[in-house]
Amino acid sequence: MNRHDLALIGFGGVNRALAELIRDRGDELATELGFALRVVAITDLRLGSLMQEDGIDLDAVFALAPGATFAGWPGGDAEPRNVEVIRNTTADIVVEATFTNPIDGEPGVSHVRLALEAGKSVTTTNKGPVALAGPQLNAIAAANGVHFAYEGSVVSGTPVLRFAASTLQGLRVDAVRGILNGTSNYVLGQMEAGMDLAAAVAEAQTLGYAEADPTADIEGSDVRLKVVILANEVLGADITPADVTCTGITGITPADIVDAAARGLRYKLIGAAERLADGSVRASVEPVALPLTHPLAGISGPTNAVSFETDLLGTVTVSGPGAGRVETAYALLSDIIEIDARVAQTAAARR
Ligand SMILES: NC(=O)C1=CN([C@@H]2O[C@H](COP(=O)(O)OP(=O)(O)OC[C@H]3O[C@@H](n4cnc5c(N)ncnc54)[C@H](O)[C@@H]3O)[C@@H](O)[C@H]2O)C=CC1
Ligand SMILES: N[C@@H](CC=O)C(=O)O
Repeated sequence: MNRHDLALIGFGGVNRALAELIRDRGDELATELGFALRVVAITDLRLGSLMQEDGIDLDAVFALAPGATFAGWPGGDAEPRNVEVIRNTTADIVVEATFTNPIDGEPGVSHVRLALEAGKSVTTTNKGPVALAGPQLNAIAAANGVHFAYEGSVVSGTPVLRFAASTLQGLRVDAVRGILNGTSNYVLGQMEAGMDLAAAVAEAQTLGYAEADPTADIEGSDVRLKVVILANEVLGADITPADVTCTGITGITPADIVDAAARGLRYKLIGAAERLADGSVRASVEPVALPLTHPLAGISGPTNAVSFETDLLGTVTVSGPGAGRVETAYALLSDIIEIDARVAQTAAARR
């Protein structure tokens, strides 16, 4: 059976959930998908690095004591030797899930670029490389005959990018708007139920929804990156985060929420990008008090929703989990499935 060997760069909530999925459901997935998955390298700031080309014993990794590293393991090191691992691993797919850096995307951008240049396909949930260097990285992938996939960079495992690219073909999409951050949506809901902002953010962290630095969630920079990705991928724009006006939810007080509710309104953090008559794209992130009858007003918890405004169908909305470890690990799996299909197509075309 065909097999993909994976190098996991960053071993936090999302990549751990992917490793658990492979350990617990690998055989079932192999039967269903027609290919097996094996982890042959792991790096992490806290654990160091591990390369074992015959496959890593994931049970042993999960049994590591808190604070322990891969030092002393065959192929192991206490340092996260990302560059060395990405260049030298026998993996054919590199799975990048380190912290999102909203300023310059590093070190994620370098991780992705090095992997693609080394002839390995990449899947990532890290928004930095996609929003800040997506076109360049796609060009490097094409030049090296490999694939760069990033479904989980927008709305976690809910297939928004692939939906727009494949299912909306033939339609002109004039605008994309929606709830694009699970943490802030969860926090707004908890605040409406009476919890204060800090306690609600702490819950979102525990539940695996929040960024390592949750100010990215509540001050809007996470949504800003997702708006850039959607505008560039779906509207064919060429914008950067500097082109997106951005206001988060930290200015919304419990009193504002109560007042809005009394007027039949509910605050939602809305990310939007729309094509204007002159062809330019206007993009924003801002809290909006929506009427309770608005379709996005009922989207609660870490659920997200994206509405595509199209010429022939009007508004088409996709809704589903926008954050969560397992949900985002599924995005990586869906990318791996896509990469496998594209590799198979290329091989078939060569025959
Ligand atoms: N958790 C979620 O719901 C979602 C997360 N994402 C994105 O996926 C990525 C991973 O998310 P989580 O696993 O939740 O984050 P996390 O904070 O749980 O894990 C990130 C891991 O990367 C490691 N790391 C950071 N910088 C590193 C470096 N330079 N070298 C080696 N390891 C490094 C950290 O030690 C940590 O273990 C982030 O970029 C996040 O924005 C995207 C969609 C949803
Ligand atoms: N922190 C993000 C995770 C997904 O991108 C969120 O809460 O939406």
